[in-house]
Amino acid sequence: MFKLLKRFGGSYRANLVLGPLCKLIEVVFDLFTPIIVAYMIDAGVGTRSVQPVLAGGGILLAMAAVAILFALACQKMASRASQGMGTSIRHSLYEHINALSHADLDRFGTPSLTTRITNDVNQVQLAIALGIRQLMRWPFLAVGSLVAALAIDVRLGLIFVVSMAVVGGLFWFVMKACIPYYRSMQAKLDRIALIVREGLSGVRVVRAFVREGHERRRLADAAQDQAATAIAVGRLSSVLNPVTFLVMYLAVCAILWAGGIQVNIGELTQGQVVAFVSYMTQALLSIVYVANLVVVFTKASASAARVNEVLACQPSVTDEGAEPVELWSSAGLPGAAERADGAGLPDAAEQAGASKRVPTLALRNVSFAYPGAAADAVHDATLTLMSGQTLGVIGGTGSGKSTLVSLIPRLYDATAGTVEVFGRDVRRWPLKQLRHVVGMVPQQATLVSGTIRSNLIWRDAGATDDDLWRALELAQAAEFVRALADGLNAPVEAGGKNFSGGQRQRLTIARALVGAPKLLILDDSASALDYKTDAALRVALASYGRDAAASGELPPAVVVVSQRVASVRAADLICVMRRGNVVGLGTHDELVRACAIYQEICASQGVEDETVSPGTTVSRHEEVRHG
Ligand SMILES: Nc1ncnc2c1ncn2[C@@H]1O[C@H](COP(=O)(O)OP(=O)(O)OP(=O)(O)O)[C@@H](O)[C@H]1O
Repeated sequence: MFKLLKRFGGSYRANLVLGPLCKLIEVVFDLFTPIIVAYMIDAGVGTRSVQPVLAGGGILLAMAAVAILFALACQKMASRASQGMGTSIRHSLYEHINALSHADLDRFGTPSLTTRITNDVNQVQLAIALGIRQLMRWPFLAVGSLVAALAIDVRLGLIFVVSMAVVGGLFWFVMKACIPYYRSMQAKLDRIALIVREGLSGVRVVRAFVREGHERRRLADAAQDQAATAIAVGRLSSVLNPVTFLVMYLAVCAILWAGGIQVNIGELTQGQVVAFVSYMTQALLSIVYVANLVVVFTKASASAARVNEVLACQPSVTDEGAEPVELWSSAGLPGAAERADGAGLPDAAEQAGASKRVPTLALRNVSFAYPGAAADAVHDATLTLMSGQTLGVIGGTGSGKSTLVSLIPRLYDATAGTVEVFGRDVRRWPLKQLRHVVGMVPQQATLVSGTIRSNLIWRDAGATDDDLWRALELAQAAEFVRALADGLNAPVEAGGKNFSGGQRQRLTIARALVGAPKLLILDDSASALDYKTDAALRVALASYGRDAAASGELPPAVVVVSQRVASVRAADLICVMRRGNVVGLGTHDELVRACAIYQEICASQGVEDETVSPGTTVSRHEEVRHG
């Protein structure tokens, strides 16, 4: 909590200091009230004189008016500081989460991050507001009341001290028992958030598989678990209020009894006894409020620790050591420094020619293991891809295809070997530039609420309508977008749920094409397309490359991840994966002759090929050809 205050409290220092001071002034008035009331009783009521009552009442009114002003000032400062700091923390968290790599995000998990940025920040915000408004008030009021009561009568003060000790001790024990429960409640909220998120985002699948009952039970179990903790806390703390009030009323009886005797013998006045009772009830109730503050601060400190954990997580994929790549403004290609021979590149034609000798993509003995995984998800992959070429990546589910391509734009960093784009290790590219040169369409088609245009311009905010339509044409999406009344300005609902799966995929492909990437990665992003549209997309991408080459630009290299042979068959190079290993590398014809796994895939999809005769046994399928 202090860490957050130190980091985000700078601009609210005045509010953090002056707010509690305003509250202290209010408390001073609270402490004077019983003395004034005692004066009104002793000097006014006791002598049947109106004057002291009117004077005392006037002072009380004036004090109340001033106290309200200070209370309002304190409230305003508390709101300003808590809301402002909450906003800054949330903003920083969001920025920081966006800078984290996929490996870092996997470690926390999306539901936990969502709870941290919402509920945890709310808890911190509440603690800041209550801290300003109440942290000084109740302890100061309790101590002030005790001192004032002892000043009235030390012997009666003993009853006060004993009752305070009983109530204080009870609260201490109960709070000590409750605090671990409060801490664990945050983790249980994470679990509820996870289940709700999974259930709601996958509601269609849940319904399709008639799993509503199962999902309901899962959520009910998690909610039950959280409720059980809350009930345990409630049970423990349920003794607090009755015992506090019991002790308080017993103490009031004792004071009235002992005080009455002292009034009779003239050692105390009636007003002093009334003031004493007021101080004692004020002090005992302060303990209740202090206990509430302890609960709020316990929850807030657990939440602050969770927020700090995210903020302290150093992104594992950073720009450190990266040097800006000189991009040719016309073609958007890496500069001369990236050439294999390091020579200068005097003109555009030569640039295009030279960069052809530098592979667009080169994987050199690349391996990657997910944190905590026993085996590599990708193991010792080596291949090269030149501009204008297409690489098909095929393999069974879970064979490592998505992992392999996610290493190119550095969603994850390879744990061994190097991934090079235009001859430079991706770790030496500034991330922004790398991800501009590499256009990736992830497996899951993600659109956000807005318009088609706002979704398409992610890679290039300055793209013209012509650019957008060109990308839509290539992605086979122009026809259905044109049919929409608002065209490019047609609304997209959250998650793109007003579009079909195939339409969403085509829009995400179009988005990757805007900004003319030099390396386009389609990670199983045509899986929801029918065969005809899938084929048309491949033809369009091929002609796009040819047009680029004809106009002197460097044509993009394309990586197509797919489980369909038809989608990769025409690729210049096909990489066959199995259990993270590259078990075949070559053209379709080469692989159907030399790679048994590829043959199996072809056979399972009914792909006939004249180069494979039925029953052919290929013994050298493990042999791979590195480009
Ligand atoms: N975020 C992750 N954390 C841990 N393990 C993962 C993660 N993502 C994938 N894996 C594991 O890595 C392996 C390769 O997964 P990957 O997604 O690359 O396969 P794939 O070939 O793309 O599969 P599919 O065709 O089904 O998409 C799998 O065993 C998978 O369980």
